[in-house]
Amino acid sequence: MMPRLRFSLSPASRVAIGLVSLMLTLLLMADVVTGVLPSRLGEAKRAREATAQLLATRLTTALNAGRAEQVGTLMASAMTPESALQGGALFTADGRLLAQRGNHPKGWTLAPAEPSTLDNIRVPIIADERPWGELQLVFAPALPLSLGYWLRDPLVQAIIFVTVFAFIAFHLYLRRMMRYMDPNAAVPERVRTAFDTLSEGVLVLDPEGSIMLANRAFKNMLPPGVGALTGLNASSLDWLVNGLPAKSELPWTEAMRSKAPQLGLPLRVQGPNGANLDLVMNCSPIDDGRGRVRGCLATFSDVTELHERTEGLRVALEALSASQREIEQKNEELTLQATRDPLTGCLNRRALMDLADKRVAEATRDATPLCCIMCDIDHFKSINDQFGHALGDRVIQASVRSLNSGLRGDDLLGRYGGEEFCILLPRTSLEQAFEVAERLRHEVDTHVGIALRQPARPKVTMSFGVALWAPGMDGPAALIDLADQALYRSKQGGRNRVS
Ligand SMILES: Nc1nc2c(ncn2[C@@H]2O[C@H](COP(=O)(O)OP(=O)(O)OP(=O)(O)O)[C@@H](O)[C@H]2O)c(=O)[nH]1
Repeated sequence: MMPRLRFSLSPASRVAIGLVSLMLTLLLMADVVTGVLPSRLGEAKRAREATAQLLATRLTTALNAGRAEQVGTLMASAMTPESALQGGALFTADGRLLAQRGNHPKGWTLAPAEPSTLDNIRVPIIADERPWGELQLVFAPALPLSLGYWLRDPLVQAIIFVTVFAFIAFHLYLRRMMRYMDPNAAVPERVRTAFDTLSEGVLVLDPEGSIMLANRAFKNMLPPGVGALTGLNASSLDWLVNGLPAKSELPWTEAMRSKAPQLGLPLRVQGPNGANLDLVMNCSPIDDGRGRVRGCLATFSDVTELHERTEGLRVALEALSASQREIEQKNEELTLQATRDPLTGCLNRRALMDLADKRVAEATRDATPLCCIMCDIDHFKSINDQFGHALGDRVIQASVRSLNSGLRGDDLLGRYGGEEFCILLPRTSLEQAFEVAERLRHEVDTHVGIALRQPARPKVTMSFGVALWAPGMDGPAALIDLADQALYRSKQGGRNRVS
């Protein structure tokens, strides 16, 4: 189905047409009264009256001179194309026809005593100062016969000129004035009322960005002191422009240029009570249904409360995750306290025994070798006695550092007793375990004493005992016991050695 085209005049056009009509009426009335306007008919009338007067004068002269026979000749000589005279007749006062020329019989249409027209002109003839008769002249029809004739008429041309240019001038002027003076002309009252019921702020802009309508909700968002909005260009509304994110093109201009809506634009502005308002702005171009953009509809949703709630939620979440981190940290500390020896940081005896159970189970399951090294600081009592308990503690700490430096990541080191330590080496053969123990012994012997940085440096050594897990043993305690026996042999053998 073909779309129905509806032609409707804008309010500015309708008022402009009315004003032009009024102006033309006044102009024509002025012309009737004063004859100011140039007119072909007026010119023709004046020319014909002049021709008639001239001919009447000549005829009167001839009659006064007694040359009545010249009347016909004079009449014929006046019938030229320029004069448009086509015929004539001269009657005496008693109605006697003295002479007749041209198409007078056909062209003369006036009744006796009827006043002259443009085509039929009667002139009284005065001879010897007495009414002598009447000259009747017939002219070519003066009324227009074609459109071209009309259009060439200066009066018609003047009317067309005035009509066209006055309409354009009035239309432009009215369009501008109506924006300032009569917003209702552009936006009907029922539309404004409907927009006022919305909780969202609404601006209707014309193609130049001037505000044609601002609904109540929008006005309620403004701080005090913002004047009248209708007719104001939205780009001159600092409150709005300053709140927009910095961008080269204004969103409503972009929406109208690209014919695409600009949605979800965040806007932070000052509200009516001075507090900040968080708004979300949407700009949609208004289409006339034929692809032409006639303006823009801008809406403003107040999301301040939503933002405040989101912010509150964010702060609460942050506090929650902070306290969660704190709890985790405390848990870690507790785990550490529960599993670690506070002096050295290595596993305490209980944690060591728990993990030893696992290692033994793994070794049994995977049939991999597992070794245990028991080690003990030599003559530690005399170090304590000689250098004091505090230095004794530092000797223990330095010894653990040395032991740790020679172990792999999955090896376990635990404090078994006062200055006695237990090492578990998963996937390690007895031969490899001896190598490890020897390396550790050497490390302690060469570094721990130096690391103490004491003027009277104590000689610190350790004795080591190595044992291999064998299936059938009675758990990790049996393995440790075996390693302890080997340690005892090292002590018996002179200390600072591996057995
Ligand atoms: N400073 C300090 N001393 C400790 C700690 N734990 C145990 N001791 C002391 O370490 C000493 C161990 O001495 P003993 O068991 O006689 O052994 P030793 O003197 O090292 O002799 P051997 O092991 O036979 O070489 C004791 O005097 C304990 O008081 C501790 O954490 N710090």
